Amino acid sequence: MSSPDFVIKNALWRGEAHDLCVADGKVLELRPASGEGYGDAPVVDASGLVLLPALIDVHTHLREPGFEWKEDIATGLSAAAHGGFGSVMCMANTDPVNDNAAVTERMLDRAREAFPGGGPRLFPVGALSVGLAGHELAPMGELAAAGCRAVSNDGMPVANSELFRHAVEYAADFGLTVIDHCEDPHMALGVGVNEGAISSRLGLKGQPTVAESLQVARDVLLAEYLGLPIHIAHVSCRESVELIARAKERGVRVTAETCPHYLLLTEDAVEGYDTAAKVNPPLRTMDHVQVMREALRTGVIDMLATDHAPHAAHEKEVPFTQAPNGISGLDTALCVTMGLVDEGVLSLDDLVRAWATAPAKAFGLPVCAFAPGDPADFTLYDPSASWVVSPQTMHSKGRNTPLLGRTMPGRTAFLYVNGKRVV
Ligand SMILES: NC(=O)N[C@@H](CC(=O)O)C(=O)O
Ligand SMILES: [Zn+2]
Repeated sequence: MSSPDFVIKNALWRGEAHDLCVADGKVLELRPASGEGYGDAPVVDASGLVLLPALIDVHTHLREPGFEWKEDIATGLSAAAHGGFGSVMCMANTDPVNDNAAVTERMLDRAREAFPGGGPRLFPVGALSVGLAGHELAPMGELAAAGCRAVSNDGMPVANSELFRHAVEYAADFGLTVIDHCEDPHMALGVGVNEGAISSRLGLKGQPTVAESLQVARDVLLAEYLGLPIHIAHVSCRESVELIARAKERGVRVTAETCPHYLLLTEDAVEGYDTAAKVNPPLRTMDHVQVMREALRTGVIDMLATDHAPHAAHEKEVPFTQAPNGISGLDTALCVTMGLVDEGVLSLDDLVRAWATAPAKAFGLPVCAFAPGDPADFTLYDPSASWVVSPQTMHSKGRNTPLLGRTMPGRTAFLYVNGKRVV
């Protein structure tokens, strides 16, 4: 073995103490801890810390340009880093919309400025349609050349199936995958509460699960007909899972994500008109939560994503119907999913697949599998450092989370990206 630049000693990998040797931003070797020295190489003592590949979030809203009072690229990437994320894909619903190379390049410049020594990797998602208006396809070749890895109309679901079909075909020409926010925009568009007992009792118009699953059905049928990939964003309900499961059995090139809040919370969270729990798609019932957990375990749902959707306090402190949709998720995502591992709902292998391996595979992103030559992108999670979610402990500008006041079971102690320490 050539000599390492530094060594992470005694980190827990699959429950056993391991040493990780890093050189030139890459993994040199991961091996069982032996107590041996490594010459002059600096050593970081990681005793008691859990070693994970740096997480990849394929769905965040960083709000810059245009909505910097909610979040900006520096604060969003800082929240990502402290949340254990080494790579982030940011959505196009900025102002101006990310539908051209100038906006994409500006996002990438801002990320470099925020972390001159190297920070989380940023992969912008281009708009699917010009201005997200759903009329005209965005210039996808230009977006791909500028650094976009996918295109999406997230936040503004595409009703026009003809346009959507052409988007999938056009995107494939440039190696871009379409990410679809599945929602029939004519059915209770984005009201942020599930249609059911709670919405009736609160007197709110509800968003039915079928508004989501109708579009999932369209998308899997289109992916099958065209033989091209489509990625389904933030799946929240049983009916969507069943459609995706059957499509995958037929070999359809469909991938899907769900978010920590759909594994953890139910529609009960909006009781008392709590706008912190107003999100699109809405929180569903326990039956759906159980289905989402099972679908993630079996791989029908390939991956997790935060759908980090920060908003300012004053924007959420309004009557429920007027509040914007979204939950701020980067600060808490790893902690709550590690909590699900502690509870036995997910295994650590499920977590690694859902937060790193599967997203990397779907979008062609760098990932660390701890094989020699892999990028040294890794997180060291401290399972003994519990903390309480509060505006003071969050790094995102958006404190809009129904988890405020909850105790998280552990925290990110270190994040390395490309062999450089970020946290
Ligand atoms: N997921 C959300 O609740 N909100 C998203 C947009 C969207 O997908 O609706 C946002 O940009 O705030
Ligand atoms: Zn969305």
